[in-house]
Amino acid sequence: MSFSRPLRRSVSLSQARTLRLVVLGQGAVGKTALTVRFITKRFIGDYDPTLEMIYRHTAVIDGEMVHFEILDTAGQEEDSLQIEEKIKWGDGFAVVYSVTDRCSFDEVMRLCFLINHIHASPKRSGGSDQPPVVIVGNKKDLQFDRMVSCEDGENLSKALKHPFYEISTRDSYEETVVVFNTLYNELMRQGHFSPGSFKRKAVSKLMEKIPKMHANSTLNSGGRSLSFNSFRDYIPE
Ligand SMILES: Nc1nc2c(ncn2[C@@H]2O[C@H](COP(=O)(O)OP(=O)(O)OP(=O)(O)O)[C@@H](O)[C@H]2O)c(=O)[nH]1
Repeated sequence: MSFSRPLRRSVSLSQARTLRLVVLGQGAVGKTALTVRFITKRFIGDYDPTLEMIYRHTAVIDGEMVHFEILDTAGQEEDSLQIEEKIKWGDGFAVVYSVTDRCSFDEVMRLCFLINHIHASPKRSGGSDQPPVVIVGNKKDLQFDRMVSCEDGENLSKALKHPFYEISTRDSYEETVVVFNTLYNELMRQGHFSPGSFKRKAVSKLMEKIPKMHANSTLNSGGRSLSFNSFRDYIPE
């Protein structure tokens, strides 16, 4: 009698990649909910207004081990220098608005221009001088409170040439995965992980300015673990 062995996909540990993603958008659009949903699969209804936080999460995508470092920004930015630092830190960006909040939609264009302005570089590989950005219209489950149509989102996406997803973080874990996987795929396409790329140099310069303090915590959630730092206390590895 022969037993067939289950097929196992090999996971490449040696080539583990680290992606630095930044979640931007106005207050209360669901940035923390989106990030935590992606990492823990759970929708947690209420959070304190975000203190900026870096969440670490490891996932296997297409057989590749991928380390995510996700900076969940505070909705209320204190000044433009601070937001600039965070944008410089990131490899890819999710710019989130709520379909129930017109102001948050209007803010998307400003943030996208800021990202492109800060990251525009002729040295960027993959034939693109723009970092990956995904526009996310969150809270689509709140149909009766909707102030931004899906068409508005699609038109903005066409104008800015960034992918767009309308999602409900509350109702769908899968929709949150699509957001982060899109950023991963686009960074892969751009060949953005080569050693010594312009990005890493820019980041190390930036990090010199940030005070070196340890502030690590670990949150266990649904059998998974994630660690997080305050952006201010971030220490490059
Ligand atoms: N109905 C619904 N509520 C959501 C959804 N996503 C987030 N929320 C709620 O929206 C509120 C704000 O969510 P947060 O994740 O704290 O928003 P944030 O953008 O991180 O807010 P700041 O920390 O102030 O920047 C919370 O009450 C969430 O439960 C969603 O998809 N549907």
